[in-house]
Amino acid sequence: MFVYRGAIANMQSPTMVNPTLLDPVNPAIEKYMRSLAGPTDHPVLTDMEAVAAKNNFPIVGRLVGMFLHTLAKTINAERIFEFGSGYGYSAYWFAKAAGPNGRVICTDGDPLNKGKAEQYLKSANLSERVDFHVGMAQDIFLQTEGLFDICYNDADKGDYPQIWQMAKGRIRPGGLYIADNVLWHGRVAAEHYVDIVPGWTESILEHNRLIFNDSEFDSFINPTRDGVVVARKKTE
Ligand SMILES: C[S@@+](CC[C@H](N)C(=O)[O-])C[C@H]1O[C@@H](n2cnc3c(N)ncnc32)[C@H](O)[C@@H]1O
Repeated sequence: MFVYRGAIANMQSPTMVNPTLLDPVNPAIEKYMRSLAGPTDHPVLTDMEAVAAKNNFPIVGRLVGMFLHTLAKTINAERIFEFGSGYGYSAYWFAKAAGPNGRVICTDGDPLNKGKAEQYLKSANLSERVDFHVGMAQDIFLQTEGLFDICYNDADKGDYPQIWQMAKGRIRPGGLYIADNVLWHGRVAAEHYVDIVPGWTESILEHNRLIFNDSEFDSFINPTRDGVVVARKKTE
């Protein structure tokens, strides 16, 4: 049974600020990048972003969303598995990229998220491209057959090494493993840090080490927002 505490993990209230935490990218630079993103505006996106801000729910946000969309388009991804879909914000970007024949398999442990995601994605005319399953993402993954163009990991951070290990063998050559929050608000590079859930930083560190030491993948971390790792399965 997973315990999701990602919303707390992203909180930066004065009492919780960890003085050693780092913004991976200077906030002024991110603000500039965001100022370029106007053409991607859609009422459904702005609604989802407003709900995330109000409830402190950790969606990937506009810049990472655009990045996911670009990556999926670049490799003509049509079959995508999401570990930890929340209420469908990242799925919006993948579904948009996957095209009318694409399928995004979403998973989340919270049944309320399924209903919300389905409503949002319907309003964006994307619901036909999405299958949303409620339960432990790892279990649903094992029950789902075949290879994927993209496996995307945004689940509880303690699950990261396990999810990488399960997903890497199910990505087609030339396909991508993508995971969010791999810089964990700078904790991965801090000598001293206060973690939100004990062990999550160590788990992310192990996850990142495993990926970069895997000779079957070419990998890179885009430091936007909280760090997104992209690992491409080699074709030869
Ligand atoms: C960071 S949020 C996902 C946000 C989403 N990717 C987005 O950007 O819109 C993580 C979500 O994953 C779910 N979750 C965490 N670990 C999970 C697991 N092992 N299996 C299923 N759901 C999980 C939580 O309920 C939460 O809604």
